[in-house]
Amino acid sequence: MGRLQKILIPSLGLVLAFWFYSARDTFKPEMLRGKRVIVTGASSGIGEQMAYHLARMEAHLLLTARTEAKLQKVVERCLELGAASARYISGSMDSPSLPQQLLREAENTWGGLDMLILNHIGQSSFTYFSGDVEHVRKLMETNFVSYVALATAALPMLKESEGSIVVVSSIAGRIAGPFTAPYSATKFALEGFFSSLRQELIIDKVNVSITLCILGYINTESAVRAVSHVIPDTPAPKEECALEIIRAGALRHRQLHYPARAVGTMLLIHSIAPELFESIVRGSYRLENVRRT
Ligand SMILES: NC(=O)C1=CN([C@@H]2O[C@H](COP(=O)(O)OP(=O)(O)OC[C@H]3O[C@@H](n4cnc5c(N)ncnc54)[C@H](OP(=O)(O)O)[C@@H]3O)[C@@H](O)[C@H]2O)C=CC1
Ligand SMILES: CC(C)CCC[C@@H](C)[C@H]1CC[C@H]2[C@@H]3C(=O)C=C4C[C@@H](O)CC[C@]4(C)[C@H]3CC[C@]12C
Repeated sequence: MGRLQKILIPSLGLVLAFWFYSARDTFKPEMLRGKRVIVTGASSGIGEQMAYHLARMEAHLLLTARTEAKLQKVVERCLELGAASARYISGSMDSPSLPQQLLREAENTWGGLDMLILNHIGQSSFTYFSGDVEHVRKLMETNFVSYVALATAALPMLKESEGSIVVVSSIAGRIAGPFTAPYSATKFALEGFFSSLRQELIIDKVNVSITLCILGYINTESAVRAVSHVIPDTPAPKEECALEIIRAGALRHRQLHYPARAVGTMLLIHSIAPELFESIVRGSYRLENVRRT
């Protein structure tokens, strides 16, 4: 009996704990069935692909971006793919009224919200900082302040549903490389804000998860157009990236690294030898191809 207590019972505990945590980590597409989801920046790139995955999972969708013609097509495709419902509101996230308008639409049509996916970014070029302070101010508004405004407006409904906020960020929001100064600043800001907010929700025992997605280079049209003449790497697929973001959000993970190995390796090397890492990055760029504006 003594031996049983000393060895068997703790082993059983370990097996149970392993089972519990691995079960918690199992993603099933049905987790999204009938869920009410807002996706921003859904007219192209990763946001568009997230909309298609969510449609196949039979979620209710409210999509947003500036270009109405593109959103119309994405909504049509979502309905073909099996979305429980799909609608859009077009507008620019540098307008302070859009976040409220979107959340009002969710409240009026669904009476609640389960997941808010913050993904849009304003236009920024991959080049030397030109000194354009107004561009930095505007990009902060589009890439950062609007995320705060959307999360703020969504929180009452997310508290009610014990839902999730998913924030799409970048390795450039963890480690700054050259030619992305304004963009990097907006992504660093996101991590500061949402990591602090996550802890306040825990203190207040509010069961709303916040997932921060740290992405590497992804093969969206705009990213490839912006950097392929400077960065020789092969970008990761946007379709898989979109699915991983949804999966991490549904499993209420604190963080996603995608592609996992590349992002994990970069973060590790940078934490051990930052200057060496930065010089390797600079050395890998085709600097002669950087367009000066
Ligand atoms: N692709 C990559 O290599 C990487 C991407 N990421 C992150 O992934 C996310 C998606 O990127 P990606 O898919 O490449 O980007 P895209 O450029 O393909 O898509 C951006 C989306 O945002 C919308 N958008 C642009 N400006 C505004 C605005 N002012 N107001 C509202 N919506 C706007 C665009 O639509 P419209 O023009 O119609 O408004 C579009 O739907 C971003 O958060 C980005 O930082 C992170 C790391 C790497
Ligand atoms: C730690 C890093 C310095 C390592 C380099 C990794 C490089 C190759 C990766 C990591 C993050 C990537 C950028 C990104 O996040 C989003 C955008 C916005 C888009 O509109 C235009 C492209 C751009 C600038 C990406 C360019 C390529 C970047 C710098």
